[in-house]
Amino acid sequence: MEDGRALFRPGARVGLLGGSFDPPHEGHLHLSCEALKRFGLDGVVWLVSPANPLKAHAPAAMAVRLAAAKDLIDHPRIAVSDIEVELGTCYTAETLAALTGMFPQVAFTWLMGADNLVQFDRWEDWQQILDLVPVGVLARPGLRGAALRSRAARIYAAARLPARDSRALGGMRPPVWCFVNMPMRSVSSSALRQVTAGEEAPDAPVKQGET
Ligand SMILES: Nc1ncnc2c1ncn2[C@@H]1O[C@H](COP(=O)(O)OP(=O)(O)OP(=O)(O)O)[C@@H](O)[C@H]1O
Ligand SMILES: O=C(O)c1ccc[n+]([C@@H]2O[C@H](COP(=O)([O-])O)[C@@H](O)[C@H]2O)c1
Repeated sequence: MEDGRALFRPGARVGLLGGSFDPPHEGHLHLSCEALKRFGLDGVVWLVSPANPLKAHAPAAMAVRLAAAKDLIDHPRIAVSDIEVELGTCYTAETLAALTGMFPQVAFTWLMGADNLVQFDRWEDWQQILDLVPVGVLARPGLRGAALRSRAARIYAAARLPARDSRALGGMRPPVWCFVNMPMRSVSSSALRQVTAGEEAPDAPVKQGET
């Protein structure tokens, strides 16, 4: 695995997968491998976010999430970065404005699962994101219909690239977005957190008479 910034080479097509990664899991890897193939990308960088502005709970410490992501990734074209900490940004529009300014020769694509397209119109300056970089959306179990009916999808219907042309996405001028189906993976960070919390919960006290 490379350091995220090493993939920001002039002329490279780089997908950015923002997320809490609390914890990172096989679904993130699967999405990244599919995005490399389906959107014609040279690399994918996971942007581990300090905090999702729409999530109430605070995530685990950045160092813990970064280390877990590095442990999980075993792919030469997928890397992880904490650059949002350095930039002092938590809104994606701000992060992308900064990155496109700092690395004008890199062709960035914003990547996300279909769950994020459903609520994309609640993100800060979301239209700016679509105007700055191509957006690649990968179907997450059960969310295809809701994503394609979402407000953002309807408003930007004319900018939708058909899935059959998806490999061109990483080199296109925004606004353009593409929705592709991928084989299902139902894993999620919240489900994994529940399992861990269950394992860590103290055993229920044994009542007298029980064995
Ligand atoms: N199993 C999965 N299949 C496809 N995309 C996924 C999957 N899990 C996460 N993603 C996508 O990866 C990105 C980062 O996700 P995130 O770090 O929030 O993980 P999560 O599993 O969605 O977390 P949580 O369950 O806490 O919401 C998001 O764009 C999300 O849509
Ligand atoms: O910019 C926003 O308003 C915004 C609102 C919700 C989520 N995001 C970003 O979307 C990415 C996915 O977030 P999450 O927590 O669902 O993994 C992550 O990079 C967040 O910073 C961004």
